[in-house]
Amino acid sequence: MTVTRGLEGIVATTSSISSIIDDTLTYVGYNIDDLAENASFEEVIYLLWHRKLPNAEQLAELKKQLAENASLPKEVIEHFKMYPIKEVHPMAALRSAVSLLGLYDKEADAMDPEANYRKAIRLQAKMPSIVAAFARVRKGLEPVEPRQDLSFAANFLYMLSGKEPDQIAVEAIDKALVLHADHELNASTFTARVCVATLSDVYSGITAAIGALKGPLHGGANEAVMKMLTEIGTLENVEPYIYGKLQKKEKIMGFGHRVYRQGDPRAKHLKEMSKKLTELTGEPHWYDMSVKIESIVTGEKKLPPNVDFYSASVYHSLGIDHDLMTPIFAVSRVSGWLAHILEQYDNNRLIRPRAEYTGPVKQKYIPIEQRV
Ligand SMILES: CC(=O)SCCNC(=O)CCNC(=O)[C@H](O)C(C)(C)COP(=O)(O)OP(=O)(O)OC[C@H]1O[C@@H](n2cnc3c(N)ncnc32)[C@H](O)[C@@H]1OP(=O)(O)O
Ligand SMILES: O=C([O-])CC(=O)C(=O)O
Repeated sequence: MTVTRGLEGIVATTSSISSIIDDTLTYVGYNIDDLAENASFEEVIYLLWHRKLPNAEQLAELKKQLAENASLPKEVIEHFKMYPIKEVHPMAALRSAVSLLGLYDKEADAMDPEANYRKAIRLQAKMPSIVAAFARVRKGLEPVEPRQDLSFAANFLYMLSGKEPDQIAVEAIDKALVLHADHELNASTFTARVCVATLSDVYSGITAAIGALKGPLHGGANEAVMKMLTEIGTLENVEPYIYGKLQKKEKIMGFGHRVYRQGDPRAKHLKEMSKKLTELTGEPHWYDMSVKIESIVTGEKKLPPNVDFYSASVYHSLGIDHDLMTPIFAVSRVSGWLAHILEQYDNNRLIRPRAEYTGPVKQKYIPIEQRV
């Protein structure tokens, strides 16, 4: 048996959703740079689910469906109130809430494509409502009901703060959602596909994917980057801190990637946004510190920043609680997970690799009274 640790370079499926070829990322053949500059997140959802950009009527219909499905069952809010809420990470709350949503969906176990598409709409619509409601309930505030007249990005910010957000914030969140929507067979997407390839249901697939995204080697890295920036604190402290970590062979969060070699094409968009937003908030040091970290890590380790590095200072500048950064990633990535789940159902085969056994062999059973 040949073992490929971490399945590096293994091609485990075909997919027509997104591709990474020679460090270029495309969604259904559209370059991410083009989409980041021009597309709204709702257009991207449609693109990932239908493999074509929507016309005006199709887009309006999708927006309507998302708006109409954004409210949460009251049981989900009541459930939050039963948690030891101050100690619960929002990713754990999101994972539990999505699982709970499945209990209140009469179609949860229906497997026909139409029912699965309806569940995709419901899940996509409710993810931002869950994140926003949890963020408010843990502060002792009542959740804010979604509005039907706002875009997906604006509605999310509105549900978080209870105030209509300004245009700059809406544009920034919308672009961040576009940039995070899908990424080929990353760990959380693979997790979702493995789960539903047993013909388990959509809620199980998304719950599993949220669990995989939560880890700091994957989506959890954005929060870890902000923790690092906060610990560093000043521009002068960047050098001793980063060189110290490198000497101890510790990883610098937000750098490196399993697939990209020259760099993550999403990072430059987030870098530009970080510069603009940190200047606007009068806190340019977050951007300046990030740039200095980038120059040291690329110089010393030849590791470019990934999508999580500059997204940290972007979300911070928008006033977002640091532990909500990964949940926002999930609000976007659920669009990709759902596209992959539907694609998996469409042409399913159980995913079941092998392991090379390295444990003891030919052992003889010893009765318990004779064991030491
Ligand atoms: C949305 C996303 O998921 S993007 C990724 C988000 N994750 C992070 O930012 C966490 C930090 N980065 C990492 O841990 C890794 O680069 C990963 C997880 C992204 C990719 O991991 P892998 O492809 O398995 O690479 P692996 O962890 O084996 O690293 C290869 C080498 O580069 C080094 N390296 C990789 N990333 C980093 C880093 N961020 N800082 C310092 N060194 C690093 C490793 O120490 C290792 O060195 P060695 O060969 O001397 O032991
Ligand atoms: O593809 C990966 O391994 C991780 C990543 O960048 C993503 O999921 O966006």
